Amino acid sequence: MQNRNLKILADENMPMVEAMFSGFGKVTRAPGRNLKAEDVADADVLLVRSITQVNAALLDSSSVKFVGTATIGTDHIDQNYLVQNGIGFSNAPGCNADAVVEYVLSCIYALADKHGFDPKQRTYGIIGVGNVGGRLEKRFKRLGFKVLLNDPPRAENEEGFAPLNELLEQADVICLHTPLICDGKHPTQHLLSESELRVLKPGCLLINAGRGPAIDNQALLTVGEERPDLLYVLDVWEFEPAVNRKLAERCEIVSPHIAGYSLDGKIRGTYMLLEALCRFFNESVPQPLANYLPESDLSFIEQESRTPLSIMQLIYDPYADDQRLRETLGLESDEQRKAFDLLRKNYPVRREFGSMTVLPSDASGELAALGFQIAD
Ligand SMILES: NC(=O)c1ccc[n+]([C@@H]2O[C@H](COP(=O)([O-])OP(=O)(O)OC[C@H]3O[C@@H](n4cnc5c(N)ncnc54)[C@H](O)[C@@H]3O)[C@@H](O)[C@H]2O)c1
Ligand SMILES: O=C(O)[C@H](O)[C@H](O)COP(=O)(O)O
Repeated sequence: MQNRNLKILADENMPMVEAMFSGFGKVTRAPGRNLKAEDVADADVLLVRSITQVNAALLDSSSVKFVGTATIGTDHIDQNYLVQNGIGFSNAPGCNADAVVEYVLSCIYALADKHGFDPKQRTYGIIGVGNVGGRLEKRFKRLGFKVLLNDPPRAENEEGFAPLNELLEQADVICLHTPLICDGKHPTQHLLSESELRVLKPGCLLINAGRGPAIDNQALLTVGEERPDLLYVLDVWEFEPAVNRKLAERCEIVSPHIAGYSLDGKIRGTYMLLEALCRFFNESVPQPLANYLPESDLSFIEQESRTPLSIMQLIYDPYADDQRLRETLGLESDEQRKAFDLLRKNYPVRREFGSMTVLPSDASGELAALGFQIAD
């Protein structure tokens, strides 16, 4: 890699930027939530997360030539502005998709245990079947679950998709994985509002780990107060970092937008930006991704008499995130918003199921379908 003496400004919560990018120049860190034009004025490369709005107001007076976001979502980036101003851009498609899938599976298994239902006997609905939704579909199918899919943009050219209302009326578990799109032919802002929520099946479990505004949060609370049978899991919130306290209290599991926060997913996100910057300068990537991923502390699990749920909980227990967020709900609003960001900043190390090997047992088939490796 050629040292180009670039000034690289990166979000403070992006792992391994120094290890991956310092060959290109000097890396400086900054908190992303309130990044200002003066902070980026002399940067050549800007590396952000989803909490930084990248637009004319931020970049007009800067020398930035390349913007990378270590995220799947791009709703915080004015991509037209970047194209019009010849600024290179990349996001990190799919980087943390497996982490989101594992968040969803962990919540479903935990709630099946709490409410005494068998996950295999439910019908699953996935809204938005891209990188995340598509991988979730594969794992559900490997587990033998019945799955309905809704994705109008894909349905324009492909078979196998259901209309939204059909999915809402038939699914016992609904998982939202759409991007935030506010205009055009298939907007997702308030995709689910009162009329859609009212048709949900009795006892339906609704999980949003996509973007908060895809569900009208006031409508979710209104319908939730009328229908105690509905179970809600929210990782994302309409007005993040603010959390609607009443809505959170109505939810089964809440978290501060961390569904994708596996260490693997975050490092993969940074690495995908390195690959993109190398492409931008026509250079080859100096090291493979595997060189940056640390060994897992818990790489080998003794099966003994553990259930699939208890094995999943060794790696990820959604109730730990739930408890941490609930502890902040009584704070005054400014403090609550800061606490939301702090929970994300200080997020504990979480690995993906695929980094774990489990000894063979009667549950091997289910564990393999969930994403674990099974020892020979
Ligand atoms: N909670 C988290 O931590 C977390 C982590 C990663 C991604 N996300 C969010 O999840 C979103 C999806 O991620 P992805 O990697 O699957 O993105 P993707 O772009 O691969 O897939 C999105 C899918 O949604 C479909 N879609 C678009 N409009 C739709 C509509 N109106 N109704 C139904 N489907 C629609 C698209 O056709 C596409 O297939 C991201 O944009 C991001 O906002 C959240
Ligand atoms: O779009 C994404 O990839 C996710 O929402 C991502 O996990 C958001 O995390 P952030 O960039 O806000 O740290």
